[in-house]
Formats: sequence, C-alpha cells, structure tokens
Amino acid sequence: MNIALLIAGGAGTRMKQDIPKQFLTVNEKPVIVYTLEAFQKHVEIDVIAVVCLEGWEHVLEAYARQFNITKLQHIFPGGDCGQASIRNGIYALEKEYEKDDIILIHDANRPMVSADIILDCIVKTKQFGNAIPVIPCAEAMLETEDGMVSTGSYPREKLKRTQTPHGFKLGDICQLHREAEKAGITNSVASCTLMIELGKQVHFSMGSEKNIKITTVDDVDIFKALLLAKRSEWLK
Ligand SMILES: C[C@](O)(CO)[C@H](O)COP(=O)(O)O
Repeated sequence: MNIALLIAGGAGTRMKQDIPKQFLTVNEKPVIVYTLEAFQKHVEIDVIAVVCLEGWEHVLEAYARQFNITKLQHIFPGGDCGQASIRNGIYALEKEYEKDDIILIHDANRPMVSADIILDCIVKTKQFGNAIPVIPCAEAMLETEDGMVSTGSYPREKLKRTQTPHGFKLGDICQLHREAEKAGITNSVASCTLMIELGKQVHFSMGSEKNIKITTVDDVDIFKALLLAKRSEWLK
C-alpha cells in the first residue's frame, strides 16, 4: 500500500495573503487541488490523506467532491509547526495501516510534482528504506550571520536542494518522530533534516526545478508560467 500524506497545515504567513497559499486559486483551481490531482491520477498511489489547517477542512472536503478526488480518505488536524503536523498525520495513519506500507509526505503547496518524481520516490523508498527528491545547487552559496553581509562561502557541489515527496516506511517514520520527542527536537524544518539531526542517512531520488514550492507571490507567477508551458505541450 502506498499512501500520500499532504501537509496543508501552514497558515502561509510568508505569502502575506489572507488565504493560505495551499488554498490560493491559480487559473481557476486551488493550488491544493493540482497537488491532490497529481496523486489521484498516479497508478501507484492507493490512498491520500491530508493534514489540514484548522477551519479549512470543509473547504477541502468540498474541493475533493468537486474535483473527484476519490482517493482522499483521511483529513487530520494540523499542528503548530511542520514537524507537529507531520507527527499528527503519521501517528493517525499508524492506527489504520501496516508498518511496511510506504508513505509519501508531500507539501500541499508543491502542485507541479510529476508522475516520474512520485514513482522514483516509491522505487527508491522500497530499495533503500527512504527517499528524498533533490536537485543540484546552480548558484554560488554564501553564508551569513545577519542576512546583510557574507561570513563565508560553501562549495555548491557538496549541497543538494531538497523537495518533496519524502518517502518512508510508515513504521520507520513513526519511530523517528518518537525518537525526536525523546530527544526534545520539536521544530525540525523537514523529515529529512530530522533524520540527519538524529544521526541517520537519507537517500536521494529524482527531483526537478519544476517541482516548485509555492511560498512567495513570485512563486505564483512561476507556477502560472509552468502551467502554460504544460498546456502548450498537451496541445502539440
Ligand atoms: C519539506 C521541504 O519542502 C523540503 O524542501 C521544505 O523543508 C518545507 O519547508 P516549509 O517551511 O514547510 O515550507
């Protein structure tokens, strides 16, 4: 069984909009619906669950009905940070599914995730026990203490930019979060950073520059351009 867990618990403060970024409508469709559709259409995905921002559950249910997202079977409450939201989702799923089931934890605001990225993540998770899609760093990477001036640089060949979905066995990711609770780690940026903070290794799967995370208003423009490019490809 392969389960997609979409994380839609964030209020989207970096976007400076009243509507959380995952519920913003772009070209007449909410961002989260594009993301749901990517997993709905994927033959390898059996079930979709969403960790949802409080107060938006009914909106999500209505969208699922309107856009025929039949694989959406669970909606769980969000937490006060990403780590807490993921923990809520996986602990709830643990009660219903097997330890060896594969879970793909995905940002609800990454609507351009492709079928190939999802498939490669599943294949690598089966092979290595976990998989994190990555892309190279194309720019020079500088360090700073205050965000104003540089304090050093970092070799970009040694860096990878991480994306989602993050693939795990359900039992392993629950175990990781229990270890984090014991160690007092409460606000790791992502499951991959939590793995590393707890001394474990993550394996890489295929990412893409097109698998964007909609965080700022600029990202919405990039998303619109990518949608247009996809549409022109279909029309060819
Ligand atoms: C998980 C993630 O997408 C990996 O790049 C990223 O860390 C999520 O960050 P956010 O702060 O929850 O948007």
